[in-house]
Amino acid sequence: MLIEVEHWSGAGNRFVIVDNRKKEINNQWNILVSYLCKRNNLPNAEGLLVLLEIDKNKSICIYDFYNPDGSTGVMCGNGARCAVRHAALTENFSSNQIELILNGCSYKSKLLDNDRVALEFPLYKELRFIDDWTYVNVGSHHVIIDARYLIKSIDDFYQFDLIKFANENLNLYRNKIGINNINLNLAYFINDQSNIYLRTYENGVFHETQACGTGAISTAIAFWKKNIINNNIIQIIPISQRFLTVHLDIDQKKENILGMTLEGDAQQDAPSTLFDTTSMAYI
Ligand SMILES: N[C@@H](CCC[C@H](N)C(=O)O)C(=O)O
Repeated sequence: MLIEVEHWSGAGNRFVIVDNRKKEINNQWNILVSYLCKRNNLPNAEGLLVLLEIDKNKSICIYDFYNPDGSTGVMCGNGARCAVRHAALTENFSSNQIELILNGCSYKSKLLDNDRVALEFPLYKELRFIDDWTYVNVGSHHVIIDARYLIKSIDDFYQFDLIKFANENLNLYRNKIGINNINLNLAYFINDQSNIYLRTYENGVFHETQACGTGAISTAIAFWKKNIINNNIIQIIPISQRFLTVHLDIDQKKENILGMTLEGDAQQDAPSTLFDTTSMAYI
C-alpha cells in the first residue's frame, strides 16, 4: 500500500506526519516508524505523528507520537506543536485555540503569527536535584546538566562531544534515577544574557536532535528552580538556532511554578512523498 507522508519540523526537530483518519493502517506504527524516519533526500526524521481524528467544530485534534525506535507514550513538545499546526492546515478551525490530544493526554494550544504555536503543559510530574544535575518529568524524562561544570565558553559548548558523553554516561544517569528512557540535556547559560543554549541527546532517537521541546521546558524549570535564571520568560536556543520560548507561570511568592507554556515555530519542510508499506521504503 502507498501512504502519503508529510515532512515537518518544530524548532528544527524533524517529524514525519501521516493522516490515518481513514484507519488504513492499524497497529503497525511501532514497526513502520523506523523506516518512515529514514527519508530520501532529507535528513532522518526524529519522530512520527499519526493523525487519528479532527473535530473542527470543537477545535480538537487527536494524534499519536512514536519515537524512531518504535517506543511511544511519551510527550513530545515540538511534535505536539507541529501536530496542532498540521491539524489547522488540514481542517479549517473556527478558533485559533485548539485542544490537542497526544498519546491520550490533553493539551491546550494556540496558533500564533509567523508559524508559531504555543502549547500549555500541566505542572511537571517530578523534579529531583541529584548531585550537580537535575531530573525533570514533564511527560518525558529529562536530565539537565549545567554545561558550566564541563566547559568554559560558548565555542566549547558547540564543540563538546555530546554523543560520546551520552554513550559513556547514559547508564549512570539511568541507574541513579531508576528510569531507562531518559533524554540528556546540556544547557549553557551566560550570566549577562537571558538565553539558555541547549543541546539534547534524545531517547528513542539515540542521537543528538536539532531541538527538543520537552528538553527546553525541563531546562527552564531546572534553571529557574536553582535560581540560575530569574526571568519567567526564558529564551532557549537549540542547535538549529530556531529559538523556543518558555513561559513559566509563577505563584505570587515567586517560589512555585504553577504551569508552563512552550512556544516556537512549526512548519512543513518539504512537499509530501509516498511511502510503500510493502517494500518499507519511500518511492
Ligand atoms: N523531541 C521531543 C521529545 C520526544 C520524546 C523523547 N524522544 C523521549 O523518548 O523521551 C520534544 O520536542 O519534546
